[in-house]
Amino acid sequence: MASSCIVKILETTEIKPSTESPNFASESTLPLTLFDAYWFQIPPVERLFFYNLNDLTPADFSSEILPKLKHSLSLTLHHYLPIAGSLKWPSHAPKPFISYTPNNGVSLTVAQSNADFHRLTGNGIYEAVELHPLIPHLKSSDDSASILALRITLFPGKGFSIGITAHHTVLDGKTTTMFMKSWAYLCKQRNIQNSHQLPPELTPVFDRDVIRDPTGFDLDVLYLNQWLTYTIGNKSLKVSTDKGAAPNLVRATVTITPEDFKKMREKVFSKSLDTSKTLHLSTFALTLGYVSSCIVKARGGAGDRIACLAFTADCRSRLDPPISETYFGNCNVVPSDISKARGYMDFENGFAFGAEKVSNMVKGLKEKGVFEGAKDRLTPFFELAKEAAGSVQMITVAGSPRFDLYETDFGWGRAWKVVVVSIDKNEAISMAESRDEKRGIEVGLALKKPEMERLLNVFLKDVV
Ligand SMILES: CC(C)(COP(=O)(O)OP(=O)(O)OC[C@H]1O[C@@H](n2cnc3c(N)ncnc32)[C@H](O)[C@@H]1OP(=O)(O)O)[C@@H](O)C(=O)NCCC(=O)NCCSC(=O)CC(=O)O
Repeated sequence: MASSCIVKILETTEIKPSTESPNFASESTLPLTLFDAYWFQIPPVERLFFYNLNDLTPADFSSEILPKLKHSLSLTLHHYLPIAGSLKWPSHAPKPFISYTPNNGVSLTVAQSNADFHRLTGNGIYEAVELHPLIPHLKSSDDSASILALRITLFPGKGFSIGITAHHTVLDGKTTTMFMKSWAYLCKQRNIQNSHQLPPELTPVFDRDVIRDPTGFDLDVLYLNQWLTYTIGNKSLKVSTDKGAAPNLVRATVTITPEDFKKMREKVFSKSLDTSKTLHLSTFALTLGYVSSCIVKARGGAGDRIACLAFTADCRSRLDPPISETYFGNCNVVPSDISKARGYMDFENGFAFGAEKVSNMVKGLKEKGVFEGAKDRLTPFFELAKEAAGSVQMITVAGSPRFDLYETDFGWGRAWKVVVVSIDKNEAISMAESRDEKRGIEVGLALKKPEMERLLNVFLKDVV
């Protein structure tokens, strides 16, 4: 494994929203909703988009690519003004809020790397920390945290990457990826000087009044208080630089094809623990059920540890009434299930066990609504955090196979590889549409090396 790679910072700058609009506000704030407050103190999401441009020279990069990316970023920020601002929690304020002014900008670093572009963008194993120099960091202090940071890295003769770090208390995956697509859209316009408008599907909606709390529990305050109880009163907005488990992990990508899904469905039906139920066997449910059983099996052990399975569900279309698909901010809930690991480890039934768990959780959202049990949604995570090391295996999902990330084309072709770097902090997995397989799903993994090798050795062999 090459760990002698050098990343040289070429430029550190701040990109401000373009001021070419009569509607440019002087200074504004946005409150956090209950959905935002849920994510308070959750580490930022780090994602990398790689673009493959053979023969890309430093001269072409700095004279053509970089100016276009910077200019279109400024135009994009004009549509997403809060992103250039920060999350604030002054001592006199009861709750944190988003603040932005015309003078705010997003931090952008430009770098050059001699790392092996093709290895880092391949599906095979490499060390998780190798991606870290390509990711920017949010600026933060006790009472303020930036919302987004960007790093563009040139790989001479290979291409470039765009690293994006997003504050989860402000942006969910839907909003972050919509921002990236908006930036790509404006960058790709041929006559960039004249193309400032975004199509409706990329135009963010900032109206906070659409988010209502039907529970009577004031969930925004409740979640913040639960966080403060958990962190023993830590109101600080300082973003942790803890790399979590990453230094001991390797990464790899696995892909599940439509043909695999067909066989997986048949297998779950034949093994289903309760065939009388109508299972929700979407490609998402099959993927998460299957990969969960693989990860738990790969860790091995006796099976009496706790396995906590959790994923994020987008609530924009699930609220009553539904809200705009382009609503800006968090709008999601996290269903979770706590079981003994042995359920997933059973050689014959582990996969069906996992798929049924996911199926039940997705169906639960439909049958019971997204606010069922809302006041206790954070509690299991805080309780599990108190358990002894090694006695809990968490399986959570970043990203979604609905984000169409590979179509994020800035004008130099679709993305060559997209990875969620931050899955390496807590052994989460990531999901995206497959780059190569139409209607396939690719899963990003970050595991200890022996576990990764065990998993890759058997992956899909038991269903195909
Ligand atoms: C809860 C879910 C995961 C469950 O997904 P499922 O696919 O099992 O179930 P479903 O009812 O949504 O969909 C059933 C079938 O209809 C298809 N389908 C439904 N709606 C669709 C849409 N809008 N676009 C494309 N396909 C759609 C599904 O692909 C699936 O078919 P088929 O079986 O053929 O596929 C999902 O509904 C959801 O909310 N996804 C978004 C999750 C999300 O936002 N994650 C990001 C978290 S933030 C984060 O992690 C940070 C970050 O990313 O930055």
